[in-house]
Amino acid sequence: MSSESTRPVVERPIGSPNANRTRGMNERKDDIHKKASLSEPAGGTPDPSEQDYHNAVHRTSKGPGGQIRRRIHILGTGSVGKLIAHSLRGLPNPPPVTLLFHRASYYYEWQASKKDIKITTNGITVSHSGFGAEPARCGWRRYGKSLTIEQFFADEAPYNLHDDSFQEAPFPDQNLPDPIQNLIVTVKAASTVNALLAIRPRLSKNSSILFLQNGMGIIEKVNKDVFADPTTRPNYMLGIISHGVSPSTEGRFAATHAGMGTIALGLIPREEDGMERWSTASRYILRTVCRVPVLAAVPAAPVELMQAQLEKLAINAVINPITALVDARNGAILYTNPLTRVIRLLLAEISLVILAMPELKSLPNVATRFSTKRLEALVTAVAYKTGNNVSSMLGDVREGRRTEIEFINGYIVQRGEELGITCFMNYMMVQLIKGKQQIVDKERSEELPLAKVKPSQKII
Ligand SMILES: CC(C)(CO)[C@@H](O)C(=O)[O-]
Repeated sequence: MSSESTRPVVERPIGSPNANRTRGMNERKDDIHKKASLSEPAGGTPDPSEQDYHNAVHRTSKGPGGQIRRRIHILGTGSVGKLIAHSLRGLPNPPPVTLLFHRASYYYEWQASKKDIKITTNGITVSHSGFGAEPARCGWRRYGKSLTIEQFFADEAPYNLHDDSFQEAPFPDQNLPDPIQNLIVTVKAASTVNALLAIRPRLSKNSSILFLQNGMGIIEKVNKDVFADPTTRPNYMLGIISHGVSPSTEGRFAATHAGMGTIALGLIPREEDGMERWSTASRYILRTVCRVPVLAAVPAAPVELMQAQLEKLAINAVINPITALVDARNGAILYTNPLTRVIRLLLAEISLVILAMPELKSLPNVATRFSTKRLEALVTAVAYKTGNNVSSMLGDVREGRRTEIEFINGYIVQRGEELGITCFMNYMMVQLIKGKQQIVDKERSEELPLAKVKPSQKII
């Protein structure tokens, strides 16, 4: 650890105007907010090659993969999935959009609903319809254990209210043969492998998958567990999203777009040759998402994407576990001396790991961009902007769902291990969140079980 990371001297809590004076920056709060914009590298002017990059991805010629299919499939109907689906259908001449449900209960709820998605922005709710919907079941499970369909229905054990299988009934047709060319994945990091396994037969080298998720290390897991052969795997794209979207009280298929943000969007070069190849599907996804005004999506080169992803990781590694542990909204981490100490120690460790990453070594300006001070300014800006939001991790913990901690602070710990840096602070966060998750699980499993209900029976 550097001397900076072990220095526990904290004069002012982050977010307090005086904290800025302490650092000699002499800036107002909203100046920090503006300067710490996620889309701008610290202290740098845009690289002129960015323009060439932009021109390259907007070429009109067709890449490998042949004919363009306009339909976009969206895997995951959480808040981000709903925002993307809704905004795509709001376009003039919208592309056909299919929602892929990996939970039967949600699929049946959708079928029984008005089949529209509502997004509320500044108190105004807009509804869009015309979506396709398909089930994408991730296997049969009870108490987390994989079962065959026969085992699933042979078991006479009572259902637990909070066990996923209780809510699930068989899907009508699990063998939809239609290939998927354009896929946007918005499921949580921990569910990605299972969700993709459910539709793997429909994906090929001609498909493109845009990953729009929190956390890092997900694609490595997908490569290992879903598309092991690098020569036949689909093309991957990555989107770093800074929009604030949260669940809405208006129902399962509604969300609130509370914080306007951006999406940095680009390709992940193919592993077999490290080439950045724009397939027909990738080009189509990029152009379609970039034509949605509300998403404010901009193309980014892989090297810029990686840095934007690391910035987002640092923000999530602070706001998500702390808000989940203290059970408070994002704004609560500001103006609180003891939490400021935790934040600074966490960020010092994160900065140390990021700056040691070999993939960043040859890039200019990284020492400033990933300094503890700059990361702190980013965290402060996002905590201000999303002050009233319940972070996704707090939402997961409250609901007894698996969190993304392994892909956020866990990723820092793992990269630190590879680089010879022991990340005590991040390791502790991982363990505390897992501990909290287990306590919630235990409390829920101690609730009274319900009598078994046959899937065909209606639950009133
Ligand atoms: C940045 C963030 C913490 C804001 O709520 C969000 O990414 C989340 O909730 O995970």
